[in-house]
Amino acid sequence: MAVDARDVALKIINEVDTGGAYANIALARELGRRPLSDQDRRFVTELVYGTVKAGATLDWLLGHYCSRPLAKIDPVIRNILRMGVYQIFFLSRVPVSAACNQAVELAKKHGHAGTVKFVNAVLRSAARDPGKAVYPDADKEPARYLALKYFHPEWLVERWLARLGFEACEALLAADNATPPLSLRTNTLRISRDDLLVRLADEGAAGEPSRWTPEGVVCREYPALARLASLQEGLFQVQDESSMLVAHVVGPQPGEFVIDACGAPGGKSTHLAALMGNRGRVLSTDLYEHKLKLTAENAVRLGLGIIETKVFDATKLDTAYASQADRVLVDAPCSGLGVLRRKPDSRWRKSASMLRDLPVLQAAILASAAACVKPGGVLVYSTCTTEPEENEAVVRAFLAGRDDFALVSAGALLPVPRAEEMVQLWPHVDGVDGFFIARMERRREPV
Ligand SMILES: C[S@@+](CC[C@H](N)C(=O)[O-])C[C@H]1O[C@@H](n2cnc3c(N)ncnc32)[C@H](O)[C@@H]1O
Repeated sequence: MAVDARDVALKIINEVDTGGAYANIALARELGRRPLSDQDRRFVTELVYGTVKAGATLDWLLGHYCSRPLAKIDPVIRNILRMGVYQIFFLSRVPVSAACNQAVELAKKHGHAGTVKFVNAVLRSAARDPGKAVYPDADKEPARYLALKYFHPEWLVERWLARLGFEACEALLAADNATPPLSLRTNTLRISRDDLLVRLADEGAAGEPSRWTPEGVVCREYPALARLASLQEGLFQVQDESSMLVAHVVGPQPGEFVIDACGAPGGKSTHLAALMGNRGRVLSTDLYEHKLKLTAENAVRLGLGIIETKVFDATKLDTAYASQADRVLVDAPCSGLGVLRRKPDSRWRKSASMLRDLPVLQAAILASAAACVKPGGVLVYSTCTTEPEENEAVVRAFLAGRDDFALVSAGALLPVPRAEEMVQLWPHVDGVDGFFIARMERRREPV
């Protein structure tokens, strides 16, 4: 493996570590710029995602071999060490000697004689004696053990451990670390799912029908998305299976006026429009113009003319649309704790304070969105988190304050019905992104 692939990986890891870059975005940009072989692209991806995801565990491992505090080491050198230790401990197909040698080469390029010696000494000592780093006892320190073993922040593991117990918590953490399949939603206005599967196979993507939704396709082997002409032709939208369930629970009908209050980048707005047969009106609002541009682009690519995008603060939606919509969807801004498997760095950006702050915003958006629902209309609240403070608690608090809305079963409206009134999906149980969906209906008559 040429040093160049590791150098690209190092550049991205550095940007994530010191510049606050998102790993997936920086990776896509850097891979787009360079003529790397497919093998090198896969290696860079594995190295970046693995090193970023294993963050705190790598620092803990390094602490056993390096006497200097990591915070005092030059960031580039620190990240060379992290990449090296990731390969030594977690990439068994890379020979440890290669991991050490290439790290030393990187240190020569980015450091000086002293740092070269330092990197060499730390990594060779880790390679010689990997058993020196002993994980905490799972019985005595379960949260610390799971956090280090499965690369998650300890505060989050403590929370899930208390709620789910050891076994389920461990299964959830493992599911967060597994690579999710690519999941696509057929644009049923242009092609049937069966025909899309044939078309994808012709393009080198091995897909199978989703067991969750009638328009879903799951691909485990596929080329780079940019190489799929079927994407450019608007034959599908990339969307997780659990996210596809939301529009089914909204259940929009042709000719209706539907508001998607937090709509960008348009995964659900475009699904709603497709379910309406591209007849009626979907107003997709969001706080950010640049995100709404993506909604508009998706709508054009998929051939959906009924979607209108508008910058709007959803906490004030009722100032313009009171009692006007047949259905309103609130796919609320949330902690995203159900979708950690999608973005390797995201787990390190979360904090317990989000679970105190976000429900306040979620409640304000839900209240304003509710006021836009016509009597007899539908209000759906969804998130991509698993946390009750952002889910059931927001819905219950909303309903407690008013008797003009009633909770109805979201589970009964899923393509494959479930018993729960409010649906909570989990990566380790359901094999899809963690998602929450609740449906309420506004009574026709004041009570
Ligand atoms: C979970 S994402 C929505 C995803 C989208 N429904 C989809 O399926 O593609 C939440 C969105 O809420 C937006 N948002 C955050 N605060 C908002 C507010 N006060 N008003 C409107 N949108 C807001 C964010 O910009 C983000 O795009």
